[in-house]
Formats: sequence, structure tokens, C-alpha cells
Amino acid sequence: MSKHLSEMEKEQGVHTDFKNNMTYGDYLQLDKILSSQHRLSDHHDEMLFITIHQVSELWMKLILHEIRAAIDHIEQDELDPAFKMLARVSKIQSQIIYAWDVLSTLTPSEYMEFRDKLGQASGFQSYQYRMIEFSLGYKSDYILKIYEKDPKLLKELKEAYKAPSLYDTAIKQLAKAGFDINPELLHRDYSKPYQSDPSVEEAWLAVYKDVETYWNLYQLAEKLIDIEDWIQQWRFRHMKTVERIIGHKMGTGGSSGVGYLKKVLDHCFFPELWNIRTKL
Ligand code: HEM
Ligand SMILES: N[C@@H](CC(=O)c1ccccc1NC=O)C(=O)O
Repeated sequence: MSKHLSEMEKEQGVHTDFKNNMTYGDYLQLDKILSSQHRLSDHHDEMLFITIHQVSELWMKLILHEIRAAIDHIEQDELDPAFKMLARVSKIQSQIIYAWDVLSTLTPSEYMEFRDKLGQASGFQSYQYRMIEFSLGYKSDYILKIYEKDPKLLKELKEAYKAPSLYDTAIKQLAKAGFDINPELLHRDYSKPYQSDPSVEEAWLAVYKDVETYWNLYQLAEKLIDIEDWIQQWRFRHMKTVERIIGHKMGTGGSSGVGYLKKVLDHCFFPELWNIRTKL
């Protein structure tokens, strides 16, 4: 005869009666997450395609959460907690690069069997990706047009677009440390794209030449470089994976495809931090 359940529980040191308690699934709302994978074709590999995108969007949500909090801490001159958050962002970025290895198992023949079903949808429309770009300081207003169909989302994106970026707050820290930063940068219209400035370059150069005096600013600069470095690696792997899967076909979002993805590799978030490397 099988053992009584409570005896089993005692032996194993586990509980099995959760009738009146919140469960793992309740807490994580798994009913919602795990019922959100709806293939538009009956193609086996469309499941991989959906999963990779959903996982990437979840990580992007956490990246945004960390960057926004880091900006708030830097504004309050609390650099240590911000460093911890920015280091976490880089770890997430290093993690999501591996998604491309999984996606690369999708062959051109497999993808072409369900690509038509995607219509004009494209990662180009990923609003969390745009919010990350805005939060780091890369702003181009034509992007906002994409979201005109959805007023609530457009409002949210416009707010993110107008807000000071991580780089804006870093530049304010340079001024607070006594560097002679162009005053226009400190009261600028944050919805205008950032233009590289010689006063910022000089300040970063001084930081890197005397790291002991400016240890915190030096740490901050290296955290920014880490984040940009990982973004470039993500962009490169995206471009190469796309080339491997669709060659030089046009993108569903209306761009030239790989040609466009190669061009965005030139977008730079923290230009002075890269420039000074030649001058050190
Ligand atoms: C088979 C897989 C994929 C293909 C063929 C592909 C293709 C493309 C193409 C051609 C573009 C350019 C815009 C267009 O005309 O559509 C694009 C943009 C983009 N894709 Fe993908 N993609 C793939 C997977 C992914 C994944 C897994 C993500 C992760 C979220 C992603 C995120 C993005 C983003 C954010 C952009 C905008 C890039 C920018 O404007 O800087 N893509 N993709
Ligand atoms: N732009 C892709 C389509 C695509 O990849 C996609 C379509 C719908 C949802 C997410 C997508 N991923 C990234 O661009 C293509 O041209 O095949």
C-alpha cells in the first residue's frame, strides 16, 4: 500500500498542500506569460521565433528599470548604487547576446516558411528598444512617428524622449566635480539629439589622466563604455544573424535589411568617451 501523503511530506521535507497560499505560478503570473505564445503558422520553428523575442523584451524591461533607477541615483549624487545597477545592465547584455546562438539554429528555409505571416511587423517597432536608446541619449525624432497609431504609447515614448539621459546626468557630474562644461549643455533641451562637445571631451580626458583624483567619474565612464560596447556586440550579432537567415532581402519593416543594420552600427551613444581613447 502507498504511504499516506503527510508521511511522504515529512520524509521529503516538502509541502504539497497549497490550497490557501499563493503559489509559484500565482506570484509569477505564469498563466499570463505561458499563454502568450500564439503561432500564426503551424510551423514548428515559429515557437522559437516568438520565444526569443519575448525573452529579449523581458530582459529589456529589466534593463530599463535599472537604467532609470541609475539615472535617479546619479542625479542625487549617489554613485555607488548606480554603479551596481549599471554593472547589472552589462551582465544582462552579455547574457542576451547568447540568444543569437539559439536563433542561428533557424535556417533560411525554415524562416521563409512562416515569414509572410509576420506582415510588416518588425523589431524596428520595439518600443522598449527605443526607450533604451533614449535613456542612453540616442534620440532621433523620426522614430516617434512609428507609434502615432497608439496615443498612450506615443505619450510614454515622448516623455522618455524629453527626459535627461544617462549621459546627460554623467555630464552634470563632470560639472559638479568642477570641470568647465559648456553651460548650454547643462540646461539644454533634452529632446534635441546630443552633439559631441569639446568641453566634455576635455573633462573626460582629465578624468582618465588622473584616475585617483576622479575615481568615481572614471568608474562611471567605464560603466558607460561597457554598456555601449555590449550594445554594439548585440547589434553586430543581430546584423550577422539576419544576414545568415534572410541574406540581403528587404526587411519587413520597410528598410533595406542588412544594409540598414550595418548603418546603425555607426550610431554612437557616448562619443567623447570613445574619442579620448586616441588621445590618451
Ligand atoms: C530571424 C530573426 C530576425 C530577422 C530576420 C530580423 C530582421 C530585422 C531587420 C531586417 C531589421 C531592419 C528593420 C526592417 O526593415 O525590418 C530589424 C530591426 C530590428 N530588429 Fe530584428 N530580426 C530578427 C530577430 C530579432 C530579434 C530576436 C530581436 C530582439 C528583440 C530583434 C530586434 C530588432 C530591433 C530592435 C530592430 C531595430 C534596430 C534599429 O533600428 O536600430 N530582431 N530586424
Ligand atoms: N524584420 C524581420 C521580421 C522580424 O524579424 C520580426 C517580425 C515580427 C516581430 C519581430 C521581428 N523581429 C525582429 O526584427 C524580417 O524582415 O524578416
